[in-house]
Amino acid sequence: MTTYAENVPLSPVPNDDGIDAAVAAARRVVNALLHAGADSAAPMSDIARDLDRIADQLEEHAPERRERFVGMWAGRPRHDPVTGPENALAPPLHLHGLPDGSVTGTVTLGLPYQGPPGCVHGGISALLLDHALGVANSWGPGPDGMTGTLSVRYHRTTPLFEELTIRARQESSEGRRIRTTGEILAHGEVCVSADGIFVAKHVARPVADEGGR
Ligand SMILES: CCCCCCCC/C=C\CCCCCCCC(=O)SCCNC(=O)CCNC(=O)[C@H](O)C(C)(C)COP(=O)(O)OP(=O)(O)OC[C@H]1O[C@@H](n2cnc3c(N)ncnc32)[C@H](O)[C@@H]1OP(=O)(O)O
Repeated sequence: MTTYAENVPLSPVPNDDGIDAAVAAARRVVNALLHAGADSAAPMSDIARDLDRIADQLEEHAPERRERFVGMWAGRPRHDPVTGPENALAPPLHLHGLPDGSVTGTVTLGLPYQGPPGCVHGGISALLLDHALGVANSWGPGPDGMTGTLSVRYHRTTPLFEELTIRARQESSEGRRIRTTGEILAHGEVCVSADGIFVAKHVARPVADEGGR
């Protein structure tokens, strides 16, 4: 039987410098723009010019997209849209593996993830759960794979600006079908639950001579 250490970090740990620091700053900009809003007295035209200048600089130094696909998948991925420290769209969620084979993590979501007033957008909850279930499959003792079907139930609204707990675990696997469940909680109450069927199949990692297709 596999034995697991206590509380193993499963999400890539952000660095204080380099791209991770730039991405953290970009997340701050996205938040600040939304907080400022259309009626803000901030000089939006100047800000747009400054941001475009920054994007020009980044694009100037970016390799071919195909090269990036290869690079992204060369080691442990750090670019996913849920936990990735290199992805400004990632909230980010920090997941840990528990000795029982399940995973858990916390995240606090702000205005960019709003659906109903003051509440998390349902598609964002589904995104967080899809990823957490996928990580639970790779952490637990069974096989892992790609999402085949994800059923999401919204029990109550999920609050913005409050710490959310996300949990997930592999329930069973039979042949290539894997069943995995999880939930998002606020204040100890389940807001959203997910029940997924994953299929044990993987897309090959891109390699240089295939051009990252
Ligand atoms: C995934 C990334 C890996 C990265 C690894 C890095 C490190 C790991 C670290 C961290 C984990 C990361 C976590 C990521 C999480 C994110 C997950 C996603 O977003 S995945 C993208 C969205 N999903 C797709 O794009 C699938 C698209 N669909 C397909 O490719 C196929 O339809 C597929 C593979 C789902 C099934 O196709 P077939 O041809 O291989 O399978 P057939 O032979 O038809 O069926 C096999 C069994 O599966 C069932 N099945 C097939 N499709 C199903 C479905 N859609 N729903 C439910 N069951 C299905 C069938 O009934 C059959 O079951 P019977 O063996 O008869 O019991």
